[in-house]
Amino acid sequence: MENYIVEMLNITKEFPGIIANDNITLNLKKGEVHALLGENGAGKSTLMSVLFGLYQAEKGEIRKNGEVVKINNPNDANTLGIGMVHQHFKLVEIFTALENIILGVEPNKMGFIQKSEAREKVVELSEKYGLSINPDALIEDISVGMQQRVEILKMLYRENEILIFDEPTAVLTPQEIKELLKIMRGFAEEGKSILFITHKLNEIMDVADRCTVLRKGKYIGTVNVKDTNKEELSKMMVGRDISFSVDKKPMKEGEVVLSVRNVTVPSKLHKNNAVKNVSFDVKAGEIVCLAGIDGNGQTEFVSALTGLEKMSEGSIVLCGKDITKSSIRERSVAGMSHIPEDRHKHGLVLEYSLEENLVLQRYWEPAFQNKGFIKFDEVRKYAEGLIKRFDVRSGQGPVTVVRSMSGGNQQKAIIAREIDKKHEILVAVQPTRGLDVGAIEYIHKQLVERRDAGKGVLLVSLELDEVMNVSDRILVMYEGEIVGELDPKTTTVQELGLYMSGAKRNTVKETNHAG
Ligand SMILES: Nc1ncnc2c1ncn2[C@@H]1O[C@H](COP(=O)(O)OP(=O)(O)OP(=O)(O)O)[C@@H](O)[C@H]1O
Repeated sequence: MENYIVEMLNITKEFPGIIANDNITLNLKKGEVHALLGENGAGKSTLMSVLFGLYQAEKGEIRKNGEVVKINNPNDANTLGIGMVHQHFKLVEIFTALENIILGVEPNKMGFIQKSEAREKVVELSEKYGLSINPDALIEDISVGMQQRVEILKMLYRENEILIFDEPTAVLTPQEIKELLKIMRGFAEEGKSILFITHKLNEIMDVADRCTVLRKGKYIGTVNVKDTNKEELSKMMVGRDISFSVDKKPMKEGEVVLSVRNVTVPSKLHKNNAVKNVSFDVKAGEIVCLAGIDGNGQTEFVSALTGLEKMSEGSIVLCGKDITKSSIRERSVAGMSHIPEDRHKHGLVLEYSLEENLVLQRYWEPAFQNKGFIKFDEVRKYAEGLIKRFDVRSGQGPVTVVRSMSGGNQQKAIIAREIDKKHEILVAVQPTRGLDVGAIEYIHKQLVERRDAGKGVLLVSLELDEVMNVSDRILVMYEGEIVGELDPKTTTVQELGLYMSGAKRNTVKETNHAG
């Protein structure tokens, strides 16, 4: 019989209206990387939260090295050597990296000497595992990748040997992802045991030994990664074949819908401009992709475009109307839909219900209100329609509080709302981040469908596959400038990479600068 370091046996966990984990069994071997795969809302985070003591299962038991254990809270988990890096980090923003790492470990007030010992240990760990950080930097000042390293060091500092990573790569750049996967492999080779949630099948094929698949709260199976492939995994996950390519008819270009001229946006982080003199057009019926490595001005550009931030120079015209100085709502009414990068900050009101979120920018329309009174029946009917069409899964349907929904389903709700609202240009920023392959396939179809319906689509994406498969034209942003215009039909991923890293440039075609 196989010896497992952790056994989760027949775990059942319910939330109001939904069985998030329905009799799930998962066994973890010592020294393996064990991937956990499943559609959005399949129950992966819930299962890991049960192991980490954040939730108590109604049924089932957990064993560590064959012995039944009770994990009532994260402290219990920690005592058993179980650590977790969460989807949304749990760091104290105004503390330094070092303070966050040692927080809670030393119950007594720490003296100077202990603190310097702690620092030494942290520096040692960070060197040993290639997790470079600045121990004295405040969390609020460091990049997401660095924050994640702090979370990992926190687990190592506590000498955890069972490490749970909940979608760690969703927030990283391709380079950071490569490094993280290498580090995870290193942990496993040292005898640590890793549980790894991801939607990216390539990452599973690269790094995992085994993979357990969940679907709608149920256990589907566990496979050896070397005996399987991406197609089989995705079929296990969604119960049907998935197409990895995007079907597109030839483009039918129309009039210019969005015209951006000489836009410059100051940076909040440094004295230089984050966006420098950017000009381009998007026509009806085309998908233009703004590609680039994270942090090259895309976020600031989108903020200026959608009215979240002010630009210092330049102009924006939407369907012939100058919206340079318009408010967010005026832009929305003028025909701009926006799927934002940060869904918690700008996409949703987490304390509101799903149906309220679905009519957020249109509750004043006659369809939903009469003389100032909301027509609740109409809102409900409308929300139910969208939920069905976009397959948004939640515990209690339209009245579910959005905060309780899984990350992927929150994203689907925003997409449903923005696509269904009247628009001429759809600005989609990382629209598939955190989504499962089935949902990605669906979203890509929706973007193409918008284009075929004669709308303009501006896609901002860090995913090279998405950039290459979905767009009709690629603009590469590097250090705040557009350094290249590429045709995805005639370019390669390698070439795109050269532009993204600043090693190559071309002159953007004149027509794009015409007024
Ligand atoms: N605290 C909670 N209260 C109510 N329902 C919840 C809560 N946490 C999760 N759920 C529900 O349980 C189900 C499983 O959610 P979970 O977050 O485990 O899914 P997941 O597989 O991690 O999804 P994703 O890939 O989208 O992150 C979802 O339908 C979710 O809405």
